[in-house]
Amino acid sequence: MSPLRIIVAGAGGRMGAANIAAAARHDEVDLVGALDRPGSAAIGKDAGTLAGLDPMGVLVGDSIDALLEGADAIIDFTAPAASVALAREAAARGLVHVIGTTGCSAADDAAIAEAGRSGARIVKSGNFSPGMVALTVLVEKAAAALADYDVEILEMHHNLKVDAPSGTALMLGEAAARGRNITLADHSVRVRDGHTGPREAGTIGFATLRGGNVIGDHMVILAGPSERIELNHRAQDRTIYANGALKAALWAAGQKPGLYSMADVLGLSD
Ligand SMILES: NC(=O)C1=CN([C@@H]2O[C@H](COP(=O)(O)OP(=O)(O)OC[C@H]3O[C@@H](n4cnc5c(N)ncnc54)[C@H](OP(=O)(O)O)[C@@H]3O)[C@@H](O)[C@H]2O)C=CC1
Ligand SMILES: O=C(O)C1=N[C@H](C(=O)O)C[C@H](O)C1
Repeated sequence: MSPLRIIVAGAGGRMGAANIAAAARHDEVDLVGALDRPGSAAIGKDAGTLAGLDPMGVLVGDSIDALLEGADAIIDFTAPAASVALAREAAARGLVHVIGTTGCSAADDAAIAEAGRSGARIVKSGNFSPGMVALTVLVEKAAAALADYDVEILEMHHNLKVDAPSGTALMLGEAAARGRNITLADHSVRVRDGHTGPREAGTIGFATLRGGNVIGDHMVILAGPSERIELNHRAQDRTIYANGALKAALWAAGQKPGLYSMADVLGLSD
């Protein structure tokens, strides 16, 4: 089978470098383009150089139209507005679109879902590591089994992260809410400050820490009377996300248009 021709969007970013390096390691994909924001310092640079590798002969561009000709898939870890725009382009061309971008609003997510209904093969996940997808399965089961325990989700990331709570923390919150047959939006407590009063039973709490170069730490706590369960995940290298994103792209190439999750890719969805 010929390699999947991929474009890396956000090529100048932290995940852009990891995605370019992953593409260089995997024979099943061919990096045919690299994209960044108009005005970005990455424009015109070689993708390989940006990833700390030898030059790959792929220069970073800023025009979606020019780059998407001759591509099968977009690997996109950028920003919400860029991901929505790319999803529309993927729908118009019937492309695979792997979205790792977090911090999307409800309107952004609705636009991405619409692109999935209109021809794009989209895999979107707040976290592409297999360990994290497995953890969401455990959290759903634990929240169901310990239905009266308080669920709190703590995350820590590097000091350059711009959205909170992390996409992963929200994914874990959704898993706990599914386990309890409740809607996260109606039960989440994202911030506590001042005289909050006692904790409201049945809520799912979030706490956010930022500092240093932490790649991504998440802990789900189930606190009951006289005991506490802590489910932890610590990412040690961004390669784990990049490998997952490539796996998702290769899987989605064989699917019909739609919006899929990483649990679908790994065969863990119901
Ligand atoms: N789902 C997952 O597994 C993971 C998700 N993430 C998420 O991925 C996203 C990116 O993270 P990270 O790489 O650390 O962030 P960075 O800020 O390092 O990279 C983002 C890149 O996207 C570029 N960009 C912004 N707007 C556009 C645009 N319109 N078109 C093309 N490129 C654009 C930025 O350019 P410039 O800097 O010039 O603005 C930058 O190069 C975040 O939302 C993060 O939460 C991160 C890790 C794992
Ligand atoms: O911004 C990051 O770095 C990360 N973002 C994702 C998130 O918001 O959960 C995934 C990972 O935790 C790293």
